Amino acid sequence: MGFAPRFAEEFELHATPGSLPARVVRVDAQGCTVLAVPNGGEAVELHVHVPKRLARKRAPAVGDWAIVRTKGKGGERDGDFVVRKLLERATSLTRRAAGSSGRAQVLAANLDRVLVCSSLDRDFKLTRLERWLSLVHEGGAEPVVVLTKAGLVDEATRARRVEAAREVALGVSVIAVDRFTGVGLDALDACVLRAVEEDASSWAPTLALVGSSGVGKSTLLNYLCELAGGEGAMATGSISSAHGKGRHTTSHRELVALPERDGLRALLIDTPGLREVGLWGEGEGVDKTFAEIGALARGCRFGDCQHAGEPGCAVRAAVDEGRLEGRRLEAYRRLVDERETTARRANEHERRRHERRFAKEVRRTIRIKRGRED
Ligand SMILES: Nc1nc2c(ncn2[C@@H]2O[C@H](COP(=O)(O)OP(=O)(O)OP(=O)(O)O)[C@@H](O)[C@H]2O)c(=O)[nH]1
Ligand SMILES: [Zn+2]
Repeated sequence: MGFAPRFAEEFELHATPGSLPARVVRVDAQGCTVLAVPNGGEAVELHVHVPKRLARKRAPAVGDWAIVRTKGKGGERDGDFVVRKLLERATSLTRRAAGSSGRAQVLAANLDRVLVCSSLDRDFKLTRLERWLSLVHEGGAEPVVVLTKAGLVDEATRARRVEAAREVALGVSVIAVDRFTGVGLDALDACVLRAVEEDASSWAPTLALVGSSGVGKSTLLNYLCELAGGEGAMATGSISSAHGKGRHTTSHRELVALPERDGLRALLIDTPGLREVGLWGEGEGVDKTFAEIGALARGCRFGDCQHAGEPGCAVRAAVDEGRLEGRRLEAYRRLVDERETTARRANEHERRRHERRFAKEVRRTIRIKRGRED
């Protein structure tokens, strides 16, 4: 289930008799579905309740590790469990909540690798790729670019687009695949196996599929599940609905265990296609994605150069001399702007929340005082 030592250690610190570590595989309005081993045997899915107090502080996301325990005495059946605590996330995939400005939405947690899917046909867009790479780097996971539907474009277009993607995905593997012609499927397979070998020795690595709606995430998930010739994943509902029967549109984020191969297993999270992925966080995500611009910027005259026309700007000079694409600089500046605007709004949101809570506290104190004086 991907129970890496860091989670085991934290679990030990907080475990009480009867509590279990559990991995969140699906989140719904009533709580969430987790994978746990309640009787020391096989892993089973349990639907668990998430107390409001806990959800308000930090809502669980697919991939989270939780400590669950039975509600009352005895029962170890489905529905008897409640989440007591969510463990610290190792990595996450977090975007700005859609339609809102100051809040974050965690799409998935505790990922080792994120397969950023983008189709090679109409959907192909470098700026979207750069945005996703920034998001993945920001959350601390390792991105891999998967260019899908390679069979839908002619050879020359494919070569050109793959090359363009390689140029923007610095230090990141780029693979082109097609589920139906079979192009690149062995490379995809190797990427999953490599994750299993590199990231995990005694626990399974977690991979996630992200990308716009219709790029072929579910198709790839199905392919990886069928690879081992097995029934498919352990998690029941998700995979059976993804199999066969017409078009499956992922409605909620789900984690499934891929069939075991040579005693090794990887976990895969399929996320729904997103129309809008706003940046979140003030970390290294954007800078890591545009590392070459950061390197050039060390040559700028001003330490805080915005590369917007200041004198002595080494980045602009690189654009003028054709060593850096103007499009690339523009994309970088746009994402930096967005990151700053979001951070400002998030602070504002936080400040208002504090004010509201403070005002409430003051009103309560006044009420208590009045009560005493009466
Ligand atoms: N030619 C071709 N078509 C593909 C490939 N992968 C997916 N498709 C088709 O693209 C459509 C969308 O595929 P899905 O796997 O459902 O896409 P998705 O990314 O999971 O979509 P959401 O669930 O909406 O996020 C389906 O009609 C697939 O048959 C591919 O490699 N080649
Ligand atoms: Zn500059």
